[in-house]
Amino acid sequence: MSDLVVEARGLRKDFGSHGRTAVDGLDLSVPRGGVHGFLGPNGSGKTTTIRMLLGLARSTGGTMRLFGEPVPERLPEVMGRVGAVVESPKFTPTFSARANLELLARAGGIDVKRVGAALHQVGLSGREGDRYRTYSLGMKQRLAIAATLLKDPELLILDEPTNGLDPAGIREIREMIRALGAQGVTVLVSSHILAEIQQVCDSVSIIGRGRLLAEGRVDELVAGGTTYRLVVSQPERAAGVLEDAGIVVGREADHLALDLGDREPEEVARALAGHDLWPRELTPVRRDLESVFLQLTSTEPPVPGGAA
Ligand SMILES: Nc1ncnc2c1ncn2[C@@H]1O[C@H](COP(=O)(O)OP(=O)(O)OP(=O)(O)O)[C@@H](O)[C@H]1O
Repeated sequence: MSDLVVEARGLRKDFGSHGRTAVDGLDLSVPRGGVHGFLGPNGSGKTTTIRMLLGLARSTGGTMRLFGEPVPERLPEVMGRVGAVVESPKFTPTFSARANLELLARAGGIDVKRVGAALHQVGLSGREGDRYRTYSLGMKQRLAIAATLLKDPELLILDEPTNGLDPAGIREIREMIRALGAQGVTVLVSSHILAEIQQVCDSVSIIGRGRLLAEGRVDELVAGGTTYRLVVSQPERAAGVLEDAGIVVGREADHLALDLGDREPEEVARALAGHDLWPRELTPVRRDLESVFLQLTSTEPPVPGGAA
């Protein structure tokens, strides 16, 4: 059996007959267990992909599988194992969080005993008696997630769960996602903000303009990519000297970005000193997911219709 819980191959979505292409031959592999980030700039096709996986939009090409089963064909069989927050569910403002969830549980034929566990999973146990309307945005978002946890899903899909939240709310959601991953739920979480998500993801798929740009474990994607930041008084002359020495040089507004490959930083200092150029600053810059993402998407022209 495949250990991929979500799989897409050559997935496409063209909107309308003159087709704006939102998803353009996307391949996606989400392994079982842990937290998987689905990352890409605004308008790159994340929501459309998630909607197709959940049967909320129809694909115009390619194949998708959930738990190894082809979807949408076998969606009725697998949907019970999937929880998703794509749009906020409607809660009754004057009811407590617990009362709202009990109502949903009863409507869904779920044992109300699950309510306490779901509230605990999202860290709302202490506030379960408070009326929904008194909840902060972050608490409302966590309650929406609790609602989908009622059925104890193996896979939880969250579309931009930190949208509109303040830093405290973002931290709460992040901690909750980490805890859910640790409890054995596979979490697929989309975001256009890398820094928010990198810390909690075990693996990621990075997309741009509806296509997969990179996929894999976060530690592998950011590995081996230390660059050096060089500040020197004659940057253009220094860049020429270093390029002659075989070093890859990127020209930034206020510094040079050096990719040393196998070389030691001493070689930079030696090469520059040989031309009477003296570095004012030479510091290692650790590669993070943000820089991988920016590098991969910097060549992407803006997506028509994509939000800024
Ligand atoms: N119903 C629709 N009709 C026409 N175009 C659409 C429709 N829904 C989405 N699009 C377009 O498809 C592209 C991908 O949108 P999508 O919402 O999937 O991106 P996203 O990566 O989720 O973006 P965001 O981070 O802003 O949520 C965008 O150009 C968008 O304008």
